[in-house]
Amino acid sequence: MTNINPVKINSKETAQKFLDSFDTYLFDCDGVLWLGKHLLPHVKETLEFLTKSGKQLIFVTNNSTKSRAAYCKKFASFGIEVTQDQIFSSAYASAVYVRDFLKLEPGKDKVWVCGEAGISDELSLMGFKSLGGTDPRLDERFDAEKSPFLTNGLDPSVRCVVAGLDTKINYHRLAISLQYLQQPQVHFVGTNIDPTFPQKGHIFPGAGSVIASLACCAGREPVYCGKPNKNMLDTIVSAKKLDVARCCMIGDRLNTDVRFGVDGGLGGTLLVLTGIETEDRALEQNSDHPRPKFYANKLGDIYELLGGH
Ligand SMILES: O=C(O)[C@H](O)[C@H](O)COP(=O)(O)O
Ligand SMILES: [Mg+2]
Repeated sequence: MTNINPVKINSKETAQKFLDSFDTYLFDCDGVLWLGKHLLPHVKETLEFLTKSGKQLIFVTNNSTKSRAAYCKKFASFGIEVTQDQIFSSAYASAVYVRDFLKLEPGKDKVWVCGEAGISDELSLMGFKSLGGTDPRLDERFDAEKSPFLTNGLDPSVRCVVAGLDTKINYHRLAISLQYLQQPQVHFVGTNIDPTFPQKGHIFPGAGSVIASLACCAGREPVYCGKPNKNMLDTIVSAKKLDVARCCMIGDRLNTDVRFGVDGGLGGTLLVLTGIETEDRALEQNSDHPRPKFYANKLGDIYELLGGH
């Protein structure tokens, strides 16, 4: 844990020091760039300013509800051009884990998904068939005598359950996911630990809370693949051939984003206060999370302080 007090970016000098310290910025999304459908102030201008300043931009989200391709569309809806190879998500990290660490066989081994399309889409890109997820039959009120997932029997090809944020979570989804998790040979993967999910004016339950309910009834813990898991950062560093000393992770949550950057040995971290954390939390010395090197009220302050309008 660093004893150096976090530096607030609230002047032209601190903003310039921040800009000069790094070549690559890894951006968290929820709570940093946007809150749901609402783009935060001067985000587009800041990203454009950093690009014009010769910086590399990478986006690293724990939100597994969308695939990287779907995130490109979300960026485009805000008039921000981002290519798929700039985006890394917890859904993608989980699919990589299923393929490369669990070494499941595409076309043979199937995955039960308790989560949204982002997970099944990324698994599908790797050749894995997934069951559950957004299947509309799971929206039906659960009846053990009538659920097609029980009356037709469990699928013996399922070798893994991947669970993530699911805004349509219900007893039906939990009940069938549990049937698969009661089989010890079925692996349990969680996309991310985030207990809450920041939206405009509200904090809602996050993936971590959905996954925790499954872990509780199954009596077993998943392997988590999103931030702050170092495998996720290693995938990004090797894919983009990064010099970690010249990289900065920009996030809104201390125990995922800031820990991801600090544990990953990045040159620095910036905590913005538009999502989960407060200024007091940014400054407190607490063993359950590292402190950021920098912090700011919002990402757009960088643009506003360095000559933006
Ligand atoms: O509940 C979740 O999955 C997270 O709160 C949310 O999606 C985090 O996304 P991020 O801030 O990493 O973009
Ligand atoms: Mg966030």
